[in-house]
Amino acid sequence: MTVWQQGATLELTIDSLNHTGEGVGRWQDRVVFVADTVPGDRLRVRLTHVKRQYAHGKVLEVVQPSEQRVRPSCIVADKCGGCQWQCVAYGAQLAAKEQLVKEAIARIGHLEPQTFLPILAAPNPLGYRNKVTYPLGRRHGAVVAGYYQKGSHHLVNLNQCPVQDPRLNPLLTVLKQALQPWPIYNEQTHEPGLRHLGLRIGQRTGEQLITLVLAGTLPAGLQAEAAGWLQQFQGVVGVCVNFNHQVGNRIFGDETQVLAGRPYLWEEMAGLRFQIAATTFFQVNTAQAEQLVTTLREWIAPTGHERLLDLYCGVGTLSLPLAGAVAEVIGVEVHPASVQQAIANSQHNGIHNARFLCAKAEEWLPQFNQIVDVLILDPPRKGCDRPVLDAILRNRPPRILYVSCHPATLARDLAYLCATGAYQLTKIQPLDMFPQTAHVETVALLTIS
Ligand SMILES: C[S@@+](CC[C@H](N)C(=O)[O-])C[C@H]1O[C@@H](n2cnc3c(N)ncnc32)[C@H](O)[C@@H]1O
Repeated sequence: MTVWQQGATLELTIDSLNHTGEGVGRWQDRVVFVADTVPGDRLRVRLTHVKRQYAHGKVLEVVQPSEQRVRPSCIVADKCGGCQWQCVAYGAQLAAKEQLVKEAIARIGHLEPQTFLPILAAPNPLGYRNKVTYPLGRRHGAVVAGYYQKGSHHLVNLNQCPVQDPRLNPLLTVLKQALQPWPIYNEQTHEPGLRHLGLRIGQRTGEQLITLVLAGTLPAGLQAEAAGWLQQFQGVVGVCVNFNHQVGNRIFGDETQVLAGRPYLWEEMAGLRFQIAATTFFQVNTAQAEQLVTTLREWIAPTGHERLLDLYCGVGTLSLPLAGAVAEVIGVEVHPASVQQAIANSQHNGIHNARFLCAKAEEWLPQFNQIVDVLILDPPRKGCDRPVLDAILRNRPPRILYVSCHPATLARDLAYLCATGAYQLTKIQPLDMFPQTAHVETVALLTIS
Protein backbone atom coordinates (compact mmCIF):
# COMPACT_ATOMS: atom_id res chain seq x y z
CA MET A 1 0.00 0.00 0.00
CA THR A 2 1.33 3.47 -0.89
CA VAL A 3 1.75 5.82 2.07
CA TRP A 4 1.43 9.59 1.79
CA GLN A 5 4.87 10.48 3.17
CA GLN A 6 8.25 11.72 2.04
CA GLY A 7 10.15 9.09 0.07
CA ALA A 8 7.03 7.14 -0.92
CA THR A 9 6.73 6.18 -4.58
CA LEU A 10 3.48 6.24 -6.50
CA GLU A 11 2.17 6.22 -10.05
CA LEU A 12 0.13 9.06 -11.48
CA THR A 13 -0.79 10.88 -14.68
CA ILE A 14 -0.01 14.57 -15.26
CA ASP A 15 -3.19 16.54 -16.07
CA SER A 16 -1.93 20.11 -16.50
CA LEU A 17 0.94 22.56 -15.96
CA ASN A 18 1.02 25.19 -13.21
CA HIS A 19 2.36 28.76 -13.13
CA THR A 20 5.80 27.69 -11.84
CA GLY A 21 6.06 25.26 -14.75
CA GLU A 22 5.50 22.03 -12.80
CA GLY A 23 3.20 19.27 -13.99
CA VAL A 24 0.14 18.72 -11.83
CA GLY A 25 -1.10 15.19 -11.15
CA ARG A 26 -3.54 13.66 -8.70
CA TRP A 27 -3.22 10.77 -6.29
CA GLN A 28 -6.55 9.88 -4.70
CA ASP A 29 -7.90 13.31 -3.60
CA ARG A 30 -4.45 14.90 -3.27
CA VAL A 31 -2.34 16.93 -5.70
CA VAL A 32 1.26 16.20 -6.68
CA PHE A 33 3.49 18.76 -8.43
CA VAL A 34 6.29 17.29 -10.57
CA ALA A 35 8.87 19.34 -12.52
CA ASP A 36 9.98 18.44 -16.08
CA THR A 37 6.75 16.67 -16.96
CA VAL A 38 4.10 16.98 -19.66
CA PRO A 39 0.29 16.72 -19.56
CA GLY A 40 -0.54 13.13 -20.45
CA ASP A 41 2.67 11.63 -18.98
CA ARG A 42 2.15 8.46 -16.92
CA LEU A 43 4.90 8.57 -14.27
CA ARG A 44 6.40 6.78 -11.32
CA VAL A 45 7.22 9.50 -8.84
CA ARG A 46 9.02 9.76 -5.48
CA LEU A 47 7.41 12.22 -3.05
CA THR A 48 9.93 14.82 -1.85
CA HIS A 49 8.03 17.46 0.16
CA VAL A 50 4.74 16.29 1.61
CA LYS A 51 1.85 18.32 3.06
CA ARG A 52 -1.65 17.12 4.00
CA GLN A 53 -3.34 17.86 0.69
CA TYR A 54 -0.44 18.22 -1.71
CA ALA A 55 3.17 17.15 -2.29
CA HIS A 56 6.08 17.74 -4.60
CA GLY A 57 7.53 14.77 -6.39
CA LYS A 58 10.50 13.78 -8.52
CA VAL A 59 10.24 11.61 -11.64
CA LEU A 60 11.66 8.12 -11.14
CA GLU A 61 10.39 6.75 -14.43
CA VAL A 62 8.32 7.92 -17.36
CA VAL A 63 6.07 4.86 -17.57
CA GLN A 64 4.18 6.10 -20.64
CA PRO A 65 5.32 9.38 -22.23
CA SER A 66 2.70 11.89 -23.31
CA GLU A 67 2.21 12.46 -27.02
CA GLN A 68 3.11 16.07 -26.22
CA ARG A 69 6.53 15.13 -24.81
CA VAL A 70 9.41 16.25 -27.07
CA ARG A 71 13.17 15.98 -26.92
CA PRO A 72 14.54 19.22 -25.40
CA SER A 73 16.55 21.39 -27.77
CA CYS A 74 18.93 22.11 -24.88
CA ILE A 75 21.44 19.53 -23.61
CA VAL A 76 21.22 20.83 -20.02
CA ALA A 77 17.42 21.29 -19.98
CA ASP A 78 17.00 18.90 -17.02
CA LYS A 79 19.41 20.95 -14.86
CA CYS A 80 19.23 24.60 -16.00
CA GLY A 81 16.66 26.76 -14.24
CA GLY A 82 16.29 29.10 -17.25
CA CYS A 83 13.52 27.12 -19.01
CA GLN A 84 10.82 24.90 -17.54
CA TRP A 85 9.10 23.54 -20.64
CA GLN A 86 11.82 22.38 -23.05
CA CYS A 87 10.25 18.87 -22.96
CA VAL A 88 6.73 20.16 -23.77
CA ALA A 89 5.58 20.42 -27.42
CA TYR A 90 5.07 24.06 -28.37
CA GLY A 91 1.34 23.63 -29.00
CA ALA A 92 0.91 22.20 -25.48
CA GLN A 93 2.93 25.11 -24.02
CA LEU A 94 0.52 27.55 -25.68
CA ALA A 95 -2.54 25.68 -24.43
CA ALA A 96 -1.13 25.63 -20.88
CA LYS A 97 -0.38 29.37 -20.92
CA GLU A 98 -3.86 30.19 -22.16
CA GLN A 99 -5.28 28.06 -19.36
CA LEU A 100 -3.06 29.74 -16.72
CA VAL A 101 -4.35 33.17 -17.74
CA LYS A 102 -7.98 31.97 -17.81
CA GLU A 103 -7.64 30.44 -14.33
CA ALA A 104 -5.97 33.52 -12.82
CA ILE A 105 -8.70 35.80 -14.17
CA ALA A 106 -11.44 33.47 -12.91
CA ARG A 107 -9.99 32.31 -9.57
CA ILE A 108 -8.04 35.37 -8.40
CA GLY A 109 -9.97 38.11 -10.20
CA HIS A 110 -13.41 36.43 -10.05
CA LEU A 111 -13.94 38.02 -13.45
CA GLU A 112 -15.20 36.84 -16.79
CA PRO A 113 -14.01 38.81 -19.81
CA GLN A 114 -16.54 39.49 -22.55
CA THR A 115 -13.96 38.11 -25.01
CA PHE A 116 -11.02 35.82 -24.30
CA LEU A 117 -8.84 35.69 -27.43
CA PRO A 118 -6.63 32.70 -28.33
CA ILE A 119 -2.99 33.15 -27.34
CA LEU A 120 -0.71 34.79 -29.93
CA ALA A 121 2.02 32.22 -30.62
CA ALA A 122 5.62 33.31 -31.07
CA PRO A 123 6.93 33.02 -34.63
CA ASN A 124 10.26 32.05 -33.05
CA PRO A 125 9.88 29.50 -30.20
CA LEU A 126 13.72 29.21 -30.11
CA GLY A 127 16.51 31.76 -30.54
CA TYR A 128 14.16 34.59 -29.55
CA ARG A 129 15.89 36.25 -26.58
CA ASN A 130 17.53 39.56 -27.48
CA LYS A 131 19.01 39.88 -23.99
CA VAL A 132 20.70 37.51 -21.54
CA THR A 133 22.43 38.23 -18.23
CA TYR A 134 24.52 35.34 -16.96
CA PRO A 135 25.92 35.12 -13.42
CA LEU A 136 29.67 34.40 -13.49
CA GLY A 137 31.65 32.03 -11.30
CA ARG A 138 34.93 30.17 -11.23
CA ARG A 139 35.07 26.38 -11.07
CA HIS A 140 38.39 24.46 -10.90
CA GLY A 141 40.08 27.69 -12.01
CA ALA A 142 37.91 28.16 -15.13
CA VAL A 143 35.33 30.91 -15.62
CA VAL A 144 31.77 29.58 -15.80
CA ALA A 145 28.66 31.46 -16.94
CA GLY A 146 25.08 30.30 -17.11
CA TYR A 147 21.79 30.14 -15.28
CA TYR A 148 21.33 28.73 -11.80
CA GLN A 149 20.24 25.12 -11.40
CA LYS A 150 16.55 24.72 -10.59
CA GLY A 151 15.97 25.69 -6.97
CA SER A 152 19.64 26.41 -6.14
CA HIS A 153 22.51 28.86 -6.57
CA HIS A 154 24.65 26.32 -8.41
CA LEU A 155 25.63 27.67 -11.85
CA VAL A 156 24.95 25.45 -14.85
CA ASN A 157 27.83 26.31 -17.16
CA LEU A 158 26.64 27.15 -20.68
CA ASN A 159 28.50 27.44 -23.97
CA GLN A 160 25.32 28.14 -25.87
CA CYS A 161 21.65 28.55 -25.12
CA PRO A 162 18.92 27.61 -27.61
CA VAL A 163 16.52 30.35 -26.52
CA GLN A 164 18.99 33.20 -26.89
CA ASP A 165 19.53 34.82 -30.28
CA PRO A 166 22.04 32.43 -31.95
CA ARG A 167 24.32 35.37 -32.79
CA LEU A 168 25.07 35.67 -29.06
CA ASN A 169 26.36 32.07 -28.74
CA PRO A 170 29.90 32.71 -30.09
CA LEU A 171 30.21 35.76 -27.80
CA LEU A 172 29.36 33.67 -24.75
CA THR A 173 32.04 31.03 -25.39
CA VAL A 174 34.80 33.44 -26.40
CA LEU A 175 34.12 35.94 -23.59
CA LYS A 176 34.27 33.21 -20.93
CA GLN A 177 37.82 32.52 -22.16
CA ALA A 178 38.65 36.22 -22.36
CA LEU A 179 37.51 36.78 -18.75
CA GLN A 180 39.83 34.05 -17.49
CA PRO A 181 42.60 36.41 -16.20
CA TRP A 182 40.20 38.83 -14.48
CA PRO A 183 38.91 38.60 -10.89
CA ILE A 184 35.51 36.89 -10.61
CA TYR A 185 33.14 37.78 -7.76
CA ASN A 186 32.72 35.19 -5.06
CA GLU A 187 29.11 34.89 -3.94
CA GLN A 188 30.03 33.25 -0.62
CA THR A 189 32.93 35.45 0.50
CA HIS A 190 31.87 38.58 -1.46
CA GLU A 191 35.41 38.88 -2.75
CA PRO A 192 35.20 41.62 -5.41
CA GLY A 193 35.26 40.90 -9.11
CA LEU A 194 33.09 40.43 -12.19
CA ARG A 195 29.69 39.05 -11.23
CA HIS A 196 27.53 39.02 -14.37
CA LEU A 197 27.98 38.98 -18.13
CA GLY A 198 25.21 40.79 -20.00
CA LEU A 199 24.72 40.36 -23.76
CA ARG A 200 22.19 42.27 -25.80
CA ILE A 201 21.40 42.28 -29.49
CA GLY A 202 19.28 44.46 -31.72
CA GLN A 203 17.63 41.59 -33.58
CA ARG A 204 16.77 43.75 -36.58
CA THR A 205 20.08 45.67 -36.74
CA GLY A 206 22.49 42.95 -35.54
CA GLU A 207 24.13 45.46 -33.15
CA GLN A 208 25.44 43.89 -29.95
CA LEU A 209 26.27 45.31 -26.54
CA ILE A 210 28.42 43.61 -23.90
CA THR A 211 27.97 44.55 -20.23
CA LEU A 212 30.15 43.39 -17.36
CA VAL A 213 28.66 43.80 -13.89
CA LEU A 214 31.45 44.43 -11.39
CA ALA A 215 31.71 44.53 -7.61
CA GLY A 216 34.76 46.60 -6.70
CA THR A 217 36.99 48.94 -8.66
CA LEU A 218 37.75 48.62 -12.36
CA PRO A 219 40.82 46.37 -12.75
CA ALA A 220 43.69 48.08 -14.62
CA GLY A 221 43.81 46.88 -18.20
CA LEU A 222 40.15 45.81 -18.50
CA GLN A 223 39.32 48.89 -20.55
CA ALA A 224 42.05 48.06 -23.10
CA GLU A 225 40.79 44.47 -23.27
CA ALA A 226 37.24 45.77 -23.94
CA ALA A 227 38.54 47.97 -26.78
CA GLY A 228 40.01 44.79 -28.29
CA TRP A 229 36.61 43.05 -28.21
CA LEU A 230 35.17 45.86 -30.27
CA GLN A 231 37.72 45.06 -32.99
CA GLN A 232 37.46 41.29 -32.54
CA PHE A 233 33.68 40.80 -32.72
CA GLN A 234 31.79 42.00 -35.73
CA GLY A 235 28.49 43.51 -34.58
CA VAL A 236 29.64 44.57 -31.10
CA VAL A 237 29.08 48.33 -30.87
CA GLY A 238 29.86 48.84 -27.19
CA VAL A 239 31.25 47.39 -23.99
CA CYS A 240 30.02 48.76 -20.65
CA VAL A 241 30.75 48.10 -17.02
CA ASN A 242 27.99 48.39 -14.43
CA PHE A 243 29.05 48.73 -10.81
CA ASN A 244 27.07 46.68 -8.30
CA HIS A 245 28.74 46.47 -4.88
CA GLN A 246 25.63 45.29 -3.05
CA VAL A 247 25.21 41.83 -1.59
CA GLY A 248 22.05 40.12 -2.88
CA ASN A 249 20.26 39.06 -6.03
CA ARG A 250 19.80 42.46 -7.69
CA ILE A 251 21.73 42.30 -10.96
CA PHE A 252 22.51 45.91 -11.83
CA GLY A 253 23.79 48.76 -9.68
CA ASP A 254 23.04 52.42 -10.36
CA GLU A 255 26.29 53.39 -12.16
CA THR A 256 27.22 52.33 -15.68
CA GLN A 257 30.38 53.38 -17.51
CA VAL A 258 31.36 52.86 -21.16
CA LEU A 259 34.61 50.97 -21.61
CA ALA A 260 34.62 51.02 -25.41
CA GLY A 261 32.32 52.12 -28.23
CA ARG A 262 28.88 53.41 -27.31
CA PRO A 263 26.67 52.79 -24.28
CA TYR A 264 23.66 51.65 -26.32
CA LEU A 265 22.58 49.66 -29.35
CA TRP A 266 19.88 50.36 -31.91
CA GLU A 267 16.91 48.08 -32.42
CA GLU A 268 14.06 48.44 -34.91
CA MET A 269 10.52 47.66 -33.89
CA ALA A 270 7.07 48.64 -35.17
CA GLY A 271 8.56 50.96 -37.78
CA LEU A 272 10.73 52.93 -35.31
CA ARG A 273 14.34 52.83 -34.17
CA PHE A 274 14.94 52.37 -30.44
CA GLN A 275 18.08 53.12 -28.47
CA ILE A 276 18.58 50.48 -25.76
CA ALA A 277 21.31 50.65 -23.11
CA ALA A 278 22.87 48.11 -20.77
CA THR A 279 20.37 48.43 -17.94
CA THR A 280 17.21 49.71 -19.61
CA PHE A 281 14.13 47.52 -19.95
CA PHE A 282 13.24 46.33 -23.43
CA GLN A 283 10.89 43.43 -24.22
CA VAL A 284 13.16 40.37 -24.61
CA ASN A 285 11.46 39.13 -27.78
CA THR A 286 11.44 41.79 -30.50
CA ALA A 287 9.00 39.97 -32.82
CA GLN A 288 6.48 39.51 -30.00
CA ALA A 289 6.95 43.10 -28.79
CA GLU A 290 5.80 44.07 -32.27
CA GLN A 291 2.71 41.82 -32.00
CA LEU A 292 2.00 43.47 -28.66
CA VAL A 293 2.13 46.94 -30.22
CA THR A 294 -0.10 45.73 -33.08
CA THR A 295 -2.67 44.49 -30.54
CA LEU A 296 -2.61 47.81 -28.68
CA ARG A 297 -3.01 49.74 -31.94
CA GLU A 298 -5.98 47.59 -33.02
CA TRP A 299 -7.70 47.88 -29.64
CA ILE A 300 -7.13 51.63 -29.33
CA ALA A 301 -8.13 52.27 -32.98
CA PRO A 302 -6.86 55.85 -32.65
CA THR A 303 -8.77 58.71 -34.25
CA GLY A 304 -5.94 61.24 -33.87
CA HIS A 305 -7.59 63.07 -30.96
CA GLU A 306 -6.53 60.92 -28.02
CA ARG A 307 -4.32 61.83 -25.09
CA LEU A 308 -2.47 58.62 -24.29
CA LEU A 309 -0.80 58.08 -20.91
CA ASP A 310 1.86 55.33 -20.82
CA LEU A 311 2.58 54.45 -17.17
CA TYR A 312 5.73 52.36 -16.57
CA CYS A 313 6.80 53.33 -20.10
CA GLY A 314 10.44 52.15 -20.19
CA VAL A 315 12.11 53.54 -23.33
CA GLY A 316 8.70 54.24 -24.91
CA THR A 317 8.38 50.82 -26.60
CA LEU A 318 4.58 50.66 -26.43
CA SER A 319 3.53 54.30 -26.88
CA LEU A 320 6.06 55.77 -29.33
CA PRO A 321 4.83 53.55 -32.21
CA LEU A 322 1.32 54.94 -31.54
CA ALA A 323 2.36 58.60 -31.19
CA GLY A 324 1.80 59.39 -34.88
CA ALA A 325 -1.83 58.25 -34.61
CA VAL A 326 -2.87 60.12 -31.44
CA ALA A 327 -2.83 63.75 -30.33
CA GLU A 328 -0.43 63.42 -27.40
CA VAL A 329 1.65 60.85 -25.50
CA ILE A 330 2.79 61.22 -21.88
CA GLY A 331 5.15 58.56 -20.55
CA VAL A 332 6.06 58.03 -16.90
CA GLU A 333 8.96 55.86 -15.80
CA VAL A 334 11.07 55.59 -12.63
CA HIS A 335 14.41 54.61 -14.21
CA PRO A 336 16.28 57.79 -15.25
CA ALA A 337 18.33 56.12 -18.03
CA SER A 338 15.14 54.74 -19.61
CA VAL A 339 13.49 58.16 -19.54
CA GLN A 340 16.55 59.70 -21.22
CA GLN A 341 16.33 57.05 -23.89
CA ALA A 342 12.59 57.47 -24.37
CA ILE A 343 13.29 61.18 -25.02
CA ALA A 344 16.19 60.34 -27.36
CA ASN A 345 13.97 57.79 -29.14
CA SER A 346 11.19 60.28 -29.74
CA GLN A 347 13.68 62.86 -31.07
CA HIS A 348 15.44 60.34 -33.28
CA ASN A 349 12.13 59.21 -34.79
CA GLY A 350 10.92 62.78 -35.36
CA ILE A 351 8.10 62.47 -32.82
CA HIS A 352 7.11 65.86 -31.37
CA ASN A 353 3.91 65.05 -29.45
CA ALA A 354 5.45 62.79 -26.79
CA ARG A 355 6.92 63.80 -23.43
CA PHE A 356 8.50 61.56 -20.84
CA LEU A 357 8.79 62.14 -17.11
CA CYS A 358 10.96 60.46 -14.51
CA ALA A 359 8.76 59.64 -11.51
CA LYS A 360 7.29 56.86 -9.46
CA ALA A 361 3.87 56.07 -10.90
CA GLU A 362 2.37 55.78 -7.39
CA GLU A 363 3.56 59.29 -6.48
CA TRP A 364 2.97 60.99 -9.82
CA LEU A 365 -0.47 59.71 -10.83
CA PRO A 366 -2.35 60.86 -7.69
CA GLN A 367 -1.12 64.43 -8.45
CA PHE A 368 -2.12 64.29 -12.12
CA ASN A 369 -5.64 65.51 -12.60
CA GLN A 370 -5.83 66.01 -16.35
CA ILE A 371 -8.12 64.11 -18.68
CA VAL A 372 -6.67 61.01 -20.31
CA ASP A 373 -8.46 59.10 -23.07
CA VAL A 374 -6.33 55.97 -23.13
CA LEU A 375 -4.17 54.62 -20.32
CA ILE A 376 -1.49 51.98 -20.98
CA LEU A 377 -0.31 50.22 -17.82
CA ASP A 378 2.72 47.94 -18.02
CA PRO A 379 4.02 47.53 -14.46
CA PRO A 380 6.70 45.11 -13.24
CA ARG A 381 5.64 41.63 -12.06
CA LYS A 382 4.36 42.88 -8.71
CA GLY A 383 1.64 44.84 -10.50
CA CYS A 384 0.36 48.35 -9.69
CA ASP A 385 0.64 49.89 -6.24
CA ARG A 386 -2.67 50.74 -4.55
CA PRO A 387 -2.26 54.56 -4.97
CA VAL A 388 -2.02 54.04 -8.75
CA LEU A 389 -5.26 52.03 -8.81
CA ASP A 390 -7.05 54.52 -6.53
CA ALA A 391 -5.94 57.45 -8.71
CA ILE A 392 -7.23 55.60 -11.81
CA LEU A 393 -10.60 55.11 -10.12
CA ARG A 394 -10.74 58.87 -9.38
CA ASN A 395 -9.62 59.99 -12.89
CA ARG A 396 -11.53 57.26 -14.74
CA PRO A 397 -9.81 57.18 -18.14
CA PRO A 398 -12.40 55.63 -20.50
CA ARG A 399 -10.05 52.89 -21.74
CA ILE A 400 -7.26 51.06 -19.94
CA LEU A 401 -4.91 48.65 -21.69
CA TYR A 402 -3.14 46.68 -18.99
CA VAL A 403 -0.04 44.78 -20.20
CA SER A 404 1.27 42.24 -17.71
CA CYS A 405 3.87 39.49 -17.42
CA HIS A 406 2.26 38.04 -14.29
CA PRO A 407 -1.34 36.76 -14.56
CA ALA A 408 -1.86 36.65 -10.76
CA THR A 409 -1.11 40.35 -10.12
CA LEU A 410 -2.96 41.29 -13.32
CA ALA A 411 -6.07 39.47 -12.08
CA ARG A 412 -5.77 41.09 -8.63
CA ASP A 413 -5.50 44.62 -10.11
CA LEU A 414 -8.29 44.08 -12.65
CA ALA A 415 -10.53 42.86 -9.83
CA TYR A 416 -9.79 46.02 -7.82
CA LEU A 417 -10.58 48.28 -10.79
CA CYS A 418 -13.79 46.39 -11.63
CA ALA A 419 -15.01 45.96 -8.02
CA THR A 420 -16.70 49.37 -7.78
CA GLY A 421 -18.48 48.82 -11.08
CA ALA A 422 -16.46 51.64 -12.66
CA TYR A 423 -14.90 49.34 -15.27
CA GLN A 424 -15.75 46.18 -17.13
CA LEU A 425 -13.31 43.61 -18.44
CA THR A 426 -13.87 43.70 -22.17
CA LYS A 427 -11.06 41.65 -23.67
CA ILE A 428 -8.12 39.46 -22.71
CA GLN A 429 -5.31 38.58 -25.09
CA PRO A 430 -2.51 36.24 -23.92
CA LEU A 431 0.71 36.45 -25.92
CA ASP A 432 3.74 34.17 -25.82
CA MET A 433 6.72 36.44 -25.17
CA PHE A 434 8.79 33.71 -23.48
CA PRO A 435 8.57 30.31 -25.26
CA GLN A 436 10.01 27.26 -23.42
CA THR A 437 9.21 28.87 -20.06
CA ALA A 438 6.04 29.01 -17.94
CA HIS A 439 5.92 32.82 -18.27
CA VAL A 440 3.15 34.47 -20.25
CA GLU A 441 2.37 38.05 -21.29
CA THR A 442 -1.25 39.23 -21.27
CA VAL A 443 -3.07 42.33 -22.49
CA ALA A 444 -6.38 43.23 -20.88
CA LEU A 445 -8.82 45.89 -22.04
CA LEU A 446 -10.94 47.65 -19.44
CA THR A 447 -13.66 49.98 -20.59
CA ILE A 448 -15.72 52.34 -18.50
CA SER A 449 -19.10 50.92 -17.51
C1 LIG B 1 7.48 45.60 -17.60
S1 LIG B 1 8.49 47.00 -17.83
C2 LIG B 1 7.63 47.81 -19.13
C3 LIG B 1 8.38 48.85 -19.89
C4 LIG B 1 7.76 49.30 -21.21
N1 LIG B 1 6.35 49.52 -21.12
C5 LIG B 1 8.08 48.35 -22.34
O1 LIG B 1 7.17 47.68 -22.84
O2 LIG B 1 9.25 48.26 -22.74
C6 LIG B 1 8.13 47.92 -16.39
C7 LIG B 1 8.80 49.26 -16.33
O3 LIG B 1 8.32 49.91 -15.14
C8 LIG B 1 9.37 50.64 -14.56
N2 LIG B 1 8.99 50.85 -13.15
C9 LIG B 1 9.16 50.01 -12.10
N3 LIG B 1 8.61 50.54 -10.99
C10 LIG B 1 8.09 51.74 -11.34
C11 LIG B 1 7.37 52.75 -10.62
N4 LIG B 1 7.12 52.62 -9.33
N5 LIG B 1 6.98 53.86 -11.30
C12 LIG B 1 7.25 54.00 -12.62
N6 LIG B 1 7.93 53.07 -13.35
C13 LIG B 1 8.32 51.95 -12.72
C14 LIG B 1 10.60 49.78 -14.80
O4 LIG B 1 11.78 50.53 -14.72
C15 LIG B 1 10.32 49.24 -16.21
O5 LIG B 1 10.86 50.07 -17.20
